[in-house]
Amino acid sequence: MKKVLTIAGSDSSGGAGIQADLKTFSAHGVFGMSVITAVTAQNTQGVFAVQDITRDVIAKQIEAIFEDIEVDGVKIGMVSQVQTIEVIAEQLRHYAPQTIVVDPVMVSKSGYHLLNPEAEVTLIKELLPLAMMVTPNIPEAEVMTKMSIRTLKQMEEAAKIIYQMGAKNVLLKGGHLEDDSTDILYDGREFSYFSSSRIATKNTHGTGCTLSSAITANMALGYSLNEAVSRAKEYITIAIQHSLSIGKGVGPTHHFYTLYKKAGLIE
Ligand SMILES: Nc1ncnc2c1ncn2[C@@H]1O[C@H](COP(=O)(O)OP(=O)(O)OP(=O)(O)O)[C@@H](O)[C@H]1O
Ligand SMILES: Cc1ncc(COP(=O)(O)O)c(N)n1
Repeated sequence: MKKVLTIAGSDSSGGAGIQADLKTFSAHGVFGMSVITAVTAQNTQGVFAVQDITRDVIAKQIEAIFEDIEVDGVKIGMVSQVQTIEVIAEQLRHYAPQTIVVDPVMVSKSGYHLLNPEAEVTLIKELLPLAMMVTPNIPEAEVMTKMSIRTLKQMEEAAKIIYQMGAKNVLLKGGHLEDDSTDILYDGREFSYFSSSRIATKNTHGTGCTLSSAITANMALGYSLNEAVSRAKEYITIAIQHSLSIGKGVGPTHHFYTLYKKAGLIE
């Protein structure tokens, strides 16, 4: 069985972060492991408190995994603080796993700064050069490139700028645009496009976490980069189509719809 690691924050409501990542890994038939960078108190309505995990405990979690287990893929999500990023980068340079997908999580859907704005530069400088792929959404790409992104053309321009920052591939997600949800992949030479119709739902908590975890799982399973993104896009689209009205705010997506359906657990 392939073994895949998420380095991210915990979401108490289970829709995003570590919890979304582990559900996604399970749905892909890979063994999920986690390094927790921060514990958030959050639900579908907001983030109410964050406790960052110390540098030392983050280093020890990474060490405990890599000293014992072969890791087939790593996904990085919420990294919170400068010192968190530095210790992750240090450890990953040491253990040098082949597949690292960086989701540069900055602000939650509810508007909370999950990344200290002072750490934005550190994230770019330390993590992007380690990344096989970086998966910004439009607001994150705007912060990284300091440009305004409203069209596909501007997405392409931004992807080229982010590529220059050191990631081997850039997947710029179009979930925040108004029309179809088109994500664009740039590998330094050409663009590939992954489109789905916009699904009319408010329940999109953790969509970015889920997509980057699905890409990591598919890469660990041996799919080519394009195939990994294409399969992940299909997975997130089904998860959003069958998203769950849990809580009073932005609900989570459904990670196991296809599996439950096949098993006859749902109609
Ligand atoms: N309403 C929607 N209908 C269809 N696809 C969507 C919708 N919203 C998001 N997506 C898709 O979900 C994936 C995640 O994109 P999105 O831009 O929402 O990421 P994100 O903002 O980083 O997510 P989050 O911060 O919630 O984890 C992309 O493939 C995007 O195209
Ligand atoms: C721990 C953690 N990681 C990531 C997100 C981003 O997800 P969203 O943008 O849907 O709030 C989150 N809310 N919490």
